[in-house]
Amino acid sequence: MTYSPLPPLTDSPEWDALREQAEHLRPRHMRDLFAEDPDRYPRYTLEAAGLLLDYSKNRITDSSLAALMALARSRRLEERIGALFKGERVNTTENRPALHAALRTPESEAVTVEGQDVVPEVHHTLRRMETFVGQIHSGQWRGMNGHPFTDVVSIGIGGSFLGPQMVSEALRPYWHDQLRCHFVANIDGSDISDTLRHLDPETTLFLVQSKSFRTQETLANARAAREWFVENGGSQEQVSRHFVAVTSQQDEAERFGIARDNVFPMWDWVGGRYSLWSAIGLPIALAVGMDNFRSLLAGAHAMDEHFRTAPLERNIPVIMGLLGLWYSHFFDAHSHAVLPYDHFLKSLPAHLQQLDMESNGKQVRINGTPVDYPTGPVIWGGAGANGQHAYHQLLHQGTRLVPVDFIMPLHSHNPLGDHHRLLFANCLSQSQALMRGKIDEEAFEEMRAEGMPEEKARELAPHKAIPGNKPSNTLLLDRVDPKGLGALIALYEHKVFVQGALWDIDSFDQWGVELGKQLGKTIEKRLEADGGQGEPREDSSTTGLIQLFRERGQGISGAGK
Ligand SMILES: O=P(O)(O)OC[C@H]1OC(O)[C@H](O)[C@@H](O)[C@@H]1O
Repeated sequence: MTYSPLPPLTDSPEWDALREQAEHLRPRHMRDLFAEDPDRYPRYTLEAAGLLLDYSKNRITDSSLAALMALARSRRLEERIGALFKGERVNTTENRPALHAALRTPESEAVTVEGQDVVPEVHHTLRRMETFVGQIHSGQWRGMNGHPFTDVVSIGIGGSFLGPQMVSEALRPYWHDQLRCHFVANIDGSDISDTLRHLDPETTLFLVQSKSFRTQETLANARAAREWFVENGGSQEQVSRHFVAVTSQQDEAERFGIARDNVFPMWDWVGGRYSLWSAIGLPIALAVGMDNFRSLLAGAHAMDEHFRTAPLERNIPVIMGLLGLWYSHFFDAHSHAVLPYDHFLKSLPAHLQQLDMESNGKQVRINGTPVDYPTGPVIWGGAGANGQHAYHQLLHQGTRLVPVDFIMPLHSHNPLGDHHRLLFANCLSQSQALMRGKIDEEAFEEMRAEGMPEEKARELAPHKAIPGNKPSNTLLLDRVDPKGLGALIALYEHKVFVQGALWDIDSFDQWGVELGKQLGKTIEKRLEADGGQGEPREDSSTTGLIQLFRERGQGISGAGK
């Protein structure tokens, strides 16, 4: 990309202006901001691609937002967004574009990378997926002994697992009647053993999902699956009916024994954590059908268009990205919670964890110099209302500021009695409680009204007081359907991009995960029964633990005690 270095982030008039804004806002309570401005909700609400963002419960005013926008412009954010969509090499360390948006671009449009339009090959692959999914669903493609498939086991890890697993789970109400989807990721043998235990090899289809086709966990699990298949009556010839791969390394997949025609492509311009829109989404398409998979893409494309064209002030990913930076730099927030109030979205936080933390967990700028500011936050979360009875305590009364995203559909797929109204009330009451809190005096008065003696009420009031002034976004969608979900995931992808652009880091590489893999190879050898030959090269802790495992643990030969 024609990358021209950005000036230092924290040494600029725009940064000084933000610091001033933060000093002004820090002592102010959101209760007062709401009291002063009855239009705060409509003023700080945006709608796009079927999603509504209410960001009024944030510690912001028009002037702090204007200062954030000025910062975004000084970081040439609009130019960076343009570069992403134009297919420039925004992944500078790997010298590649990041073209996940091209995966959801309609066939009538073009995304040209160095003279070549990538959209036709994307749609060619979608059509191949469509044919394959149709053959599996109709029973035209059958397993050994002519039985139609009843189960699909997707084997992959990281981006080749989290996205497809989360989306399949989120779209549970759309699942094909006769097909169940399972996911195996962990190298822990319990994962695949537990999955296969309940399956019949005659009716089980395996998808081996790996962009690199080099990932230890995936290859070990794929080998275990093949062994199980063969040990349970499958022949080598039948492997070609039961094993399909998605990878950018077609030859490697063939070497593994997967028929060439059963290999779906992936491209090096798609990062693993952005790949659920590609053939890596095959488990999703098998679970919910190709029409729904295309709706997922359409929802994401609608968000792409919003992100690409909306002015920064009306741009949902831009606003969410800037708010994250605001809290992490000026309010000392170290983490960010994602709380979907929808049972089927319970794995969304895990997907966003990889998306955000692998993208923006970086310590040097694009030019290789160290950052002198915090970058990506710790992302965590879980399904509401469950968390209310667990970790919300820390959100309300802990000493750390944790900005929250509440995500809530207006309609449930299971409108049981008044469950959905209760769920919605829970969601709103949490964001309201975080915002307004309960001052000492209120806690005291409440206890007095319940008849508690004054002295006891005074004693307990500080324990019951809740400071409030805790920021949150509320994201609403009509229901968790393919289109809305596509838009929601794409929104977070773009939010991560915005923050990476502001911090001037490469959000598309992940060198940090490599060291453990390198060291793992040596350690794994040393854990073998005869692996301790020669001088130990490790630190005493690692050597001691290796020794202990060799003496007391169960090695690869299963010879442990
Ligand atoms: O799809 P694969 O090549 O098997 O990679 C699977 C995963 O492996 C990693 O170590 C990367 O950190 C992830 O970004 C990637 O998604």
